[in-house]
Amino acid sequence: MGKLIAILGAGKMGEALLSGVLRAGRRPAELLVTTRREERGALLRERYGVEVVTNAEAAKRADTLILSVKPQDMGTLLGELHPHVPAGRLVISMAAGITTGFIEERLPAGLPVVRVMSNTPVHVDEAMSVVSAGSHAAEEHLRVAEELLSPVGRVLRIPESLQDGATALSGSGPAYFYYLVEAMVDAGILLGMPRAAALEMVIQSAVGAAVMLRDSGEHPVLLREAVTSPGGTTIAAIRELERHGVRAAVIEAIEAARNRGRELAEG
Ligand SMILES: NC(=O)C1=CN([C@@H]2O[C@H](COP(=O)(O)OP(=O)(O)OC[C@H]3O[C@@H](n4cnc5c(N)ncnc54)[C@H](O)[C@@H]3O)[C@@H](O)[C@H]2O)C=CC1
Ligand SMILES: O=C(O)[C@@H]1CCC=N1
Repeated sequence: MGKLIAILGAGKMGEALLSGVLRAGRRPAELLVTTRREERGALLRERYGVEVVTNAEAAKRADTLILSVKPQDMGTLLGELHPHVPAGRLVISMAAGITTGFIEERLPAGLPVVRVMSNTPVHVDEAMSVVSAGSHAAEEHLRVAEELLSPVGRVLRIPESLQDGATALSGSGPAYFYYLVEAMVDAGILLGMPRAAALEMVIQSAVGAAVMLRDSGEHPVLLREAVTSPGGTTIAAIRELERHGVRAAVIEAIEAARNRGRELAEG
């Protein structure tokens, strides 16, 4: 029997990771989940065949505890876990803003903690995840986190000082692309396109651009220049984007997300 992994607070991200870990070949018997609502637990049991337990039982039994509650619920969860976690357990936190120090202070001394920021493309095995070690986490603990996350996408190690920035960039990143897609579809509507046709054109352009970005090895500036013909249509659009300060808005938006992440541990 492999090591037992518990996902505590299996909501959107917890379930996405659970299904990814099962797709990657782990058996339901190697997993425990906890939920706040009974109906949610019943649904996960039925959907994935995993055992649903209390936080206290998960803390006692699992080798690795994956904390996937909202940052605002983290203090309460850690309070519930504290009396039950034996020494030597690995704690992996998926929460935005919550530092490894915050977790270390609220659990028995010396537990290894790894902080992770992933994103919703976990659902399609295209996540971007970053991992950082807390003060008691060693190479072996980072490896456990990487082994869990690499089947569902890419994983990068970063210093914890960059975690709030990574949360702003790649944790929230998919939302910015969806936002741009919405805006482009609105433009299509303005130009008289049927909504479904506009959506198809925009989505396929996004997928094509994403695959070229990932697979061509070309810098984004060169890829954009290749689209931008002298005296042509693209430069007319780029001029408007620059006139409206879109680049500065993106930079400031992501800085605001980073700053909000820093506030989350304060409750
Ligand atoms: N949604 C996203 O795109 C991303 C979210 N995250 C992080 O992942 C974490 C979870 O976010 P979501 O899955 O979106 O939230 P969610 O609200 O869908 O899931 C959290 C779950 O935890 C449960 N819960 C709360 N307190 C509990 C307790 N004491 N015991 C057991 N269950 C409890 C809630 O009922 C809920 O089902 C957050 O910390 C967030 O910062 C990270 C990356 C991306
Ligand atoms: O919006 C949030 O707080 C979470 C963290 C990263 C993505 N979603």
